[in-house]
Amino acid sequence: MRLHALADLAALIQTSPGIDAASAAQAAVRQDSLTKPPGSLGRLEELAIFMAGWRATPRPVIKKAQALIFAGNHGVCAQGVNPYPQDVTQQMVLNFQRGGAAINQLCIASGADLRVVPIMLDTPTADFTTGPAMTSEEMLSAMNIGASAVDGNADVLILGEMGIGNSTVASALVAAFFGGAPPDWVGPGTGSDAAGIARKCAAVSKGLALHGGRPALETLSRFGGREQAAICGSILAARASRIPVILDGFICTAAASTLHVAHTGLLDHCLVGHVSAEPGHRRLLKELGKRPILELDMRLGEGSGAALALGILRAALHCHNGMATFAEAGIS
Ligand SMILES: Cc1cc2ncn([C@H]3O[C@H](COP(=O)(O)O)[C@@H](O)[C@H]3O)c2cc1C
Ligand SMILES: O=C(O)c1cccnc1
Repeated sequence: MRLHALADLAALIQTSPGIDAASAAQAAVRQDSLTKPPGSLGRLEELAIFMAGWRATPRPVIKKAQALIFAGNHGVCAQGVNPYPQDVTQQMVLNFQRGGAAINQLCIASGADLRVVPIMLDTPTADFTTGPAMTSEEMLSAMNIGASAVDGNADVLILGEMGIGNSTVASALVAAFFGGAPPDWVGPGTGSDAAGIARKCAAVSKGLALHGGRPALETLSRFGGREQAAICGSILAARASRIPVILDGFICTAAASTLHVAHTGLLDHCLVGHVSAEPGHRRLLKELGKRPILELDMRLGEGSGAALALGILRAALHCHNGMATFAEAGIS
């Protein structure tokens, strides 16, 4: 899948596959035939039926789980919006590559193949408080990097991000999409204090004055960043191959919300792995009508909550495929 211009997206939206209702219906019938009171596995049952619909098979399996972390740097860091220096983005990319980060261990625990995709870390996007963060060409190129990173043989895709300052970008994006005042969407991120949060709110206000009121993808290009655009590209590529996606926390979900605003239903193949402790995430999930799988008070990013939720999804499919039916077990 390659996007040559923003207009390609309209065509892509028209051709993007939907849920396979017959497979989902067969999976639902199977759930009710398994040796348990109907509905007693709660959301595990929903997850199995969801996977059946998107994989277009009544007995879906996860042979291959791919985790992608996209990394980018942000010009808005010049506004003092983050407590850590921007070099930490590159340093964490090295840490991911060496296996030393939380996401490395969580991917081992849940059985996901992790790949980190740094995007032009030496060239941060422009500061959105003074002008557009990216041109639409830059955004398309980042979206295509995201799309081409998706392994078409994966059964599920876990998404994460790394980019010092990107919680401010995420807050600006969702304030532009869903309205409300900056404090409704701005939180501590990695650990900003009250003065830091005030600087984040001021940056978001300036950004909204400059870039508010535009269509979804233009809004994304104006606020940034490259990792957010890559997340959108990978979600679209996954959809084209019927690969369900697990989104992570506030920053990942904020990036993805661009697609929801562009076209309702474009995130129908996406689950949300957890609700982050970053306060804007709960509000954002309400806007998207999404219920998180986990709530563990995490606020890391990197795809950490999504990787953990993969374990739940695997468990749901083990029950779906491995349990005996009442007929098989001879239970009346
Ligand atoms: C060591 C370290 C590891 C991280 N892993 C994810 N993030 C998270 O924090 C950043 C967003 O927060 P803010 O907007 O406050 O900079 C992102 O890079 C996100 O993935 C990290 C941040 C740090 C410092
Ligand atoms: O929820 C997130 O995505 C998040 C929260 C704080 C810092 N980094 C990421």
